[in-house]
Amino acid sequence: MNVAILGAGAFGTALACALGHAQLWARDAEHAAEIARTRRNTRRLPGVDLPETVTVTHDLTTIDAEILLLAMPMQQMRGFLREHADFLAPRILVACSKGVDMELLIGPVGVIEQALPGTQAALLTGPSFAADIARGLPTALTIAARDAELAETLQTRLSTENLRLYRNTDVTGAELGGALKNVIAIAAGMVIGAGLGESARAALMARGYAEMQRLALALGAETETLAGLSGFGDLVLTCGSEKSRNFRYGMALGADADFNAGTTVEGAATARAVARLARERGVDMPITRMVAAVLDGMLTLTEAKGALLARPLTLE
Ligand SMILES: NC(=O)C1=CN([C@@H]2O[C@H](COP(=O)(O)OP(=O)(O)OC[C@H]3O[C@@H](n4cnc5c(N)ncnc54)[C@H](O)[C@@H]3O)[C@@H](O)[C@H]2O)C=CC1
Ligand SMILES: O=C(CO)COP(=O)(O)O
Repeated sequence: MNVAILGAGAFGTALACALGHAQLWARDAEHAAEIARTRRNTRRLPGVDLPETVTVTHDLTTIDAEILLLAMPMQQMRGFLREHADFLAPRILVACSKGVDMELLIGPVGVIEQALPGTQAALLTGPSFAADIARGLPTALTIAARDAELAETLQTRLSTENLRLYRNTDVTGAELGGALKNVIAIAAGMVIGAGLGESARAALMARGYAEMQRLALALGAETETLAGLSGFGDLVLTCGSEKSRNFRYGMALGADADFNAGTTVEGAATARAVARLARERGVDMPITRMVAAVLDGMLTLTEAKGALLARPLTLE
């Protein structure tokens, strides 16, 4: 089965490099032409050459693929699916986004299922920086689909020598792990940026993981999934590295420094969406709530820190 990647950002470009034989679609015609001419995506993934076997296009009608990887920011996905419904619906759609839709309060596979009922949908998620994947460094990811056969088909088709996929049918767990870790990564970045120390970051990661599990359980996910690549694995990567945009964004907020507004920071929208979702479901998620409150200017970082530390002492 042929594969095309829709979305020529950092991650879409990296996946095209890893897969080798693939079509890469960019929504901006000028950007597509630039990548095709230079064989580089300087705007989003500098320093990486595209293999000759990757073709670049801006024209969806030239795409000849049964499997489409959707590699765009989470909040753009609903509109994209609506705009190109006729083209997308008959194919297998693999969401590569991490987040929760701000209006529907569901993850990327849920958004596909709602927009295009009956379409085969899956999620590719887990710990991976685009730059690492593009350079062929060893990476392990989760491919999640409710249909076990589809998960297995995609696992076989999309795994490569250096990109190892594990399959899972717990789509909700995989969606939540990838979305929620970004919120905790912003908080971890704030802690480091504000000089609160690495012990505080470790505490925040562990308590953040506890609230990730609480929400996941309340929404019917399996705790094993949260303990895997898409949850714990990605939490460790994103909270521990300045390569992460979510972590760097948090650091800038913590240090009161500037941050490039054009950067994709999925955890910002997700924090707001999840704070609402948790309230509606009666799930206690104090760190996520504090991140949302700081981002919305309702609390200062110092006030958020004080509120977290002043919570009643409790069992772990
Ligand atoms: N960069 C990374 O290391 C990784 C990113 N991801 C996920 O991949 C998703 C995309 O992130 P990146 O590629 O890094 O972002 P990016 O900021 O590098 O690129 C986003 C791309 O999406 C395109 N886009 C925006 N709105 C669109 C729309 N309405 N229709 C079509 N295309 C649209 C933009 O033109 C841009 O090319 C995010 O959900 C992110 O969490 C997942 C794993 C690793
Ligand atoms: O999802 C990622 C790593 O798995 C990329 O993280 P950032 O979006 O924070 O850069």
